[in-house]
Amino acid sequence: MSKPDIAPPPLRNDCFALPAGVNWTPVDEALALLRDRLTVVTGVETAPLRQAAGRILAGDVLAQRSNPPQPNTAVDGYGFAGAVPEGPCVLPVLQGRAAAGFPFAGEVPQGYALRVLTGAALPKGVETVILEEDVTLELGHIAFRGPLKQGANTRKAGEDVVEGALALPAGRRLTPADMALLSAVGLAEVSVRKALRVGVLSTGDELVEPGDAAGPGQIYDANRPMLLSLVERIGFEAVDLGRAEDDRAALSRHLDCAAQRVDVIVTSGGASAGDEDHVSALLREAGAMHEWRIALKPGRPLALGMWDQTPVFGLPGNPVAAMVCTLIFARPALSLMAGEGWQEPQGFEVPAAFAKRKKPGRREYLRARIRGGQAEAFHSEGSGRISGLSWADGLVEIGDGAREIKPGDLVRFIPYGSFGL
Ligand SMILES: Nc1nc2c(c(=O)[nH]1)N[C@H]1C(S)=C(S)[C@@H](COP(=O)(O)OP(=O)(O)OC[C@H]3O[C@@H](n4cnc5c(N)ncnc54)[C@H](O)[C@@H]3O)O[C@H]1N2
Ligand code: MOO
Repeated sequence: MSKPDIAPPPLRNDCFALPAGVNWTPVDEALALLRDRLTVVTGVETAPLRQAAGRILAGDVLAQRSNPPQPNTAVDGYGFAGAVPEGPCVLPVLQGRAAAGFPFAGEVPQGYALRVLTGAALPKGVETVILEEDVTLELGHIAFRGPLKQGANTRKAGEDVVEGALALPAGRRLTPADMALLSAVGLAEVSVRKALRVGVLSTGDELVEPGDAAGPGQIYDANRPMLLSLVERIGFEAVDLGRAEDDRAALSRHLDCAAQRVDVIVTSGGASAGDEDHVSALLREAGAMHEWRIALKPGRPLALGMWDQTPVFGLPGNPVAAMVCTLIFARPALSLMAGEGWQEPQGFEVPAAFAKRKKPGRREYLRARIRGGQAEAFHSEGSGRISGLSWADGLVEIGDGAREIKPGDLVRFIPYGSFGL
């Protein structure tokens, strides 16, 4: 049988090459647009301190009280007035003592010392404390050697935080350390943002639930468990929206229902422009679609749109791309909507343990980990190689321009922890 004489297109040996004629949005431009368009959507409630850890402050918190509230001693020892010049010093010791929670009621006269214990409020007349290890106590007197500056071994009132000063700013996600700070400055409850509800939906006829029998051509839904866990770890309320098959009407019903339940919808799969890519098609139909071809590897198709006033992040189906897009795009956007402000991950310059040549025009993220102070890159850049996500401790970010990386060259490593994981 004779074959028709058809000319094939030119060979493209790099499947990630940017097709000509497509308007590729640079990562920073896409991020700037998101940052510009999104606003805080969460309400406010009051939470007792114990329930406030990990929540986002809705307003600035001012110190109700100074820390420390009064001048006190930093050590166990003996307190007295003024400084001590170089040389020996002998002081008579008064009856009584000052301990934390049990202030000394009287006044310490000039030239006398009083027994003081760490944390005790400085009694009237005490400005300076000598450590008990540095004195000899005999016959109702202490003897020690100067010099000692006035105020030595004491803590000033408000030296940490002054009453009325800003203790923590609005948008702060409360850490364990913040629990100590807020308690110390007198807060028993704080005004926090209600949790941002993030719905996670998988799309694709090929997907089955982990635990179910998988027939030929079927694969287990790996994205949904990953994304639900990611959303929780980043600090939001994850809502499992299940799976939708590759059917426009069914997907549309799923999105309708989701829009009633959650603040943001995150889908995976069907983001690209193929015959079965219904997420992007539906969002386009709804007339509120920014179908972004992002100059990013992995993760270039990202469908962003509104469904019934609810923002939808249509992540690419490949799990590596889905995770990278969540960390790079969804995380700062969700943080902003939750009231936490736009969150930039902290990267660190470390020497590369690998070599790589990169063409200009797109940003790349490699699964990477730190070993022996160097960044190792996963052996494959395949976007379906899920094992590399587990192998890695973070991502190496390689900028939009051309780059030739040789072992020892500095690269930007962003630990998973910098994304809040
Ligand atoms: N002709 C072209 N084909 C593709 C291009 C392209 O530019 N031209 N881009 C590729 C890239 S890059 C990606 S990423 C994907 C994105 O496509 P979709 O978002 O439409 O995703 P799907 O086609 O639905 O799925 C892609 C891949 O991921 C698997 N998948 C989907 N969901 C899950 C899940 N929940 N758990 C595990 N794996 C999942 C799915 O089976 C596919 O193998 O398009 C490329 N194609
Ligand atoms: O970049 Mo796709 O977005 O690799 O998997």
